[in-house]
Amino acid sequence: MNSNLFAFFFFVLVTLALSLITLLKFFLKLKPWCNCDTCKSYVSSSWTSKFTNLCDWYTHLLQHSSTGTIHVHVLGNIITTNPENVEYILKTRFENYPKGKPFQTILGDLLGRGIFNVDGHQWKFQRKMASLELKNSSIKSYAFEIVSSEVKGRLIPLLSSVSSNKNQILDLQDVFRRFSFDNICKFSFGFDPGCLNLSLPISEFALAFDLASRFSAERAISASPLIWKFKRFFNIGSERKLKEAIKLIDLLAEEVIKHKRNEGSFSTHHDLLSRFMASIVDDKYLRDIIISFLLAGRDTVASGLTSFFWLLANHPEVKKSIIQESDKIMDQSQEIATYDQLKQMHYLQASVYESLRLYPPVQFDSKFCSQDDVLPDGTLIKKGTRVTYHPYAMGRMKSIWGEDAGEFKPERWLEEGGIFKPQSPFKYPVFQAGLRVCLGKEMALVEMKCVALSIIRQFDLKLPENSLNQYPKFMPGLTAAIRGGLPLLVKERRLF
Ligand code: HEM
Repeated sequence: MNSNLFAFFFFVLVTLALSLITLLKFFLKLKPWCNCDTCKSYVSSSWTSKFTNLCDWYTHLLQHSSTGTIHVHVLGNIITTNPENVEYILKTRFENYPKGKPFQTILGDLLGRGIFNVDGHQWKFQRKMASLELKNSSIKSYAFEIVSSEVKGRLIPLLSSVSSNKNQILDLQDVFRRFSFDNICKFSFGFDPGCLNLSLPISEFALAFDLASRFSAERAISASPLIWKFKRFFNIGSERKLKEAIKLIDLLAEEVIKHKRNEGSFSTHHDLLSRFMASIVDDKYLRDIIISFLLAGRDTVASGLTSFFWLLANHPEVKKSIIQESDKIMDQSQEIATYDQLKQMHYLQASVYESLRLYPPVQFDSKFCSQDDVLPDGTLIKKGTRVTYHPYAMGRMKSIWGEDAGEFKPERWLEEGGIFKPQSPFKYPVFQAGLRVCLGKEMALVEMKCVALSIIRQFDLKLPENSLNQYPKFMPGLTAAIRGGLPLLVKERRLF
């Protein structure tokens, strides 16, 4: 046998042996033979006969667990709603619960070495740089300027044009996704994709970004990582589409970075990319950092706004109180509140927090345990186990929020005199908590309040008859999105 052929067979044998060992390790860890009720129900999907969403079924199981923690053996996943456990994972033993390799591999092609997808030194470096930038008051006012000009120049005119047509229905989820994409691109790149123009097809870049996030999320829910790795190796199906979408994103990022380099004088530009360019010379690294921000800030805000308007459509009394509060602070003719005025609106803030409590954009978030450990509630965690905290279920726990946990009541966030009173972030990890708490929290809240208030003051949005009393059904993905969108009837308030 010639030596090349021998080398080839040797390579194939070693690859096969390694794949078999990986497969065996994978099955041993996941316990696919588990016969407990939860695992049987998961594998047979029988939970779908009683629950609309997987997160609702998990919530039910967690509510009935004495510790507020469950173990889904077939997934090798320990899920908790216990605030003490959450504090332990995200703060006390932070080093023992990194993002871990499995998710880094899943999101690696899209996010590379961006902040969202790294641990250790790379994370510390980006975290320090990004938090210095985001705390800067000039970037805060830059972010607010972008939001208010997009609201004034695009969002309000769009809703006005729709409301002038009788019985016109608008998918608000789609509008918010376009809106937040324009915003985060302007903020991160200083580039305006102009998505909030419904007469134009959504930009190629936004489409590529949508596809890349969707196919990356699909990797996370595939029965075994070997499936998507196989498809990636042979460049077929969803993996081929993912590769094409990422290629387009890379091309655009390259163009923007090149353009900025040619322009020079980064210090005079406010966008995040220009700020990072002043201290980073590696273009691939810059691309990764900025793409992480795009992912972090786009769908989350759109998701939060969509659920908020779904709740308001079902709770007109909350909408009325928001308008009453704003009338005391703003002029009658004022279209958009100022940054300082928004800060004075405690009821508005409470309503947004309450909406995020029941419908957190990031419904669950997982870490991987590095060394064997025991959680404060006594749960044993073996090295390599996936540990998930579940903000969606936490928002519905009577043990955390009391008997009325399932109700939409902004008042629970207000103390005497109507002043907003925050809760422990470990009870409410909607923005995560501890050392990796969301860096865009303040920005996101200001954006949500500004958009919501501008719409509420000028328009009345109603659910069409056929969607009344329908509970949202979520699509699988990294961020919560309602299947079928949020179709609402739009009318200008003065026309009512
Ligand atoms: C309602 C809106 C938002 C919600 C609910 C939210 C929630 C979260 C959550 C749960 C995480 C932790 C994710 C993980 O580690 O797996 C996170 C991280 C992060 N968020 Fe947000 N986010 C929002 C908006 C934003 C915005 C607008 C930006 C940017 C301008 C942003 C920037 C970031 C960054 C950079 C991280 C990574 C922090 C780190 O790993 O140290 N977020 N966010």
